[in-house]
Amino acid sequence: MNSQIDAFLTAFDDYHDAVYFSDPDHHVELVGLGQTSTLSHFNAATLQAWQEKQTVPVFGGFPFDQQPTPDSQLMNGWMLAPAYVIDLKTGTEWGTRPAPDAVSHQESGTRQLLAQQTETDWQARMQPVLETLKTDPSKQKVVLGMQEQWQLDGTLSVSQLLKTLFAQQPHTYHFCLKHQNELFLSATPERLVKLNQSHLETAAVAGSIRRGSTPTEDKQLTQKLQADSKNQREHQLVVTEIKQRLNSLINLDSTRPPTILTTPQLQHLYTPITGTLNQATTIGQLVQALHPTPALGGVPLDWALATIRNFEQRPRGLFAAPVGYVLPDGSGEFIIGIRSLWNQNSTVTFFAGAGILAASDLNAEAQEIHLKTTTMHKIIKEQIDE
Ligand SMILES: C=C(O[C@@H]1C=C(C(=O)O)C=C[C@H]1O)C(=O)O
Repeated sequence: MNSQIDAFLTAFDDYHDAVYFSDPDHHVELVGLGQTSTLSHFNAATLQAWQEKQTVPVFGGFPFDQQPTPDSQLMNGWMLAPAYVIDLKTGTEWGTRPAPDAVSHQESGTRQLLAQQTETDWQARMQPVLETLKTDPSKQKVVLGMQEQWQLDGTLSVSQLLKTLFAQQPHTYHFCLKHQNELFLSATPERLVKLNQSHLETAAVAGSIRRGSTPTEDKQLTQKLQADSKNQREHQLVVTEIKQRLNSLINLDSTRPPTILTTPQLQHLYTPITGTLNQATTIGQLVQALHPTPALGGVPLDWALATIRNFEQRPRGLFAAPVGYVLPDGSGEFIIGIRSLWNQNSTVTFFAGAGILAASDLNAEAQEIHLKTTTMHKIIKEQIDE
């Protein structure tokens, strides 16, 4: 790892507020330290009014829905204007680097895992949803999440989490937002929206299969995914819905058939969707128009959101929600906060989900969810004394 990044990551442990954003190709690598202003309980309009007053890039996330997470600032939607931001790719700097806050550190490698709470009943709990999908043709898809909690006897080193994450999984997005005793971290492959002047890029990422252990097996699994009608249908629901929601705001370029997007654990059907704004629209408005796509919500949307609320164990907060940044000129990018964790004091909560259709096998979906959490499990385990 280059020493400049390394020095900035180490600084993560010294500030109460810090943020990191990078894209899979590392074209953008933003670090923010300290705080000049924050925003909570916002919508696209109030975000824009606040963002226009800032002289630095701003970072944060909209909550998945309106269900509150008790005792959390980050998970209910939070935007941060850091005191200092640097784009490590171009060297561009905004603001001035503040003196470190007085943050106490814990020795590395001294944490114990005290308790683990997993959703072993997930398949049984979700069975009625599958029955509805099978018997009511108006209900087509819902993405159901699973949360897991680990209790530690100490606090984590955020810089160490980031360093391990980058080594384990260099080619996904990396988003890390720290505020006081809370941390949200995601290694998602999924973009919600990127806006550069009037050019827009979004993508449908839905329909998944595991990676093979050899190149031949990997290729066979790719072919299986491409030929699988359940996955193709799951994917097309997302493509159709995204295009429909953008229709009045954007002149869309034509889309090609799905290709494959890989992470170390999974391969996904992937359709990039691009276009040009045909009217003045802020990135916040685009986020509100798109979120939640059926890649994280479902079809029909109202039923899917009610099902998520009624069948998942806890509110999602920033899990599966739009997280990202806005530059002073209004350009920016929001990604989907999946394959993620939320750390508050000594509790770590992990999140991943899977799209459920009438043709789904809940055991296979649960396995897919477990694969989706492996990276976050690994980076936490690295700081636990076993
Ligand atoms: C909900 C998640 O992933 C979503 C569900 C997918 C699927 O079921 O195929 C694929 C990508 C994401 O849109 C997650 O990773 O937590």
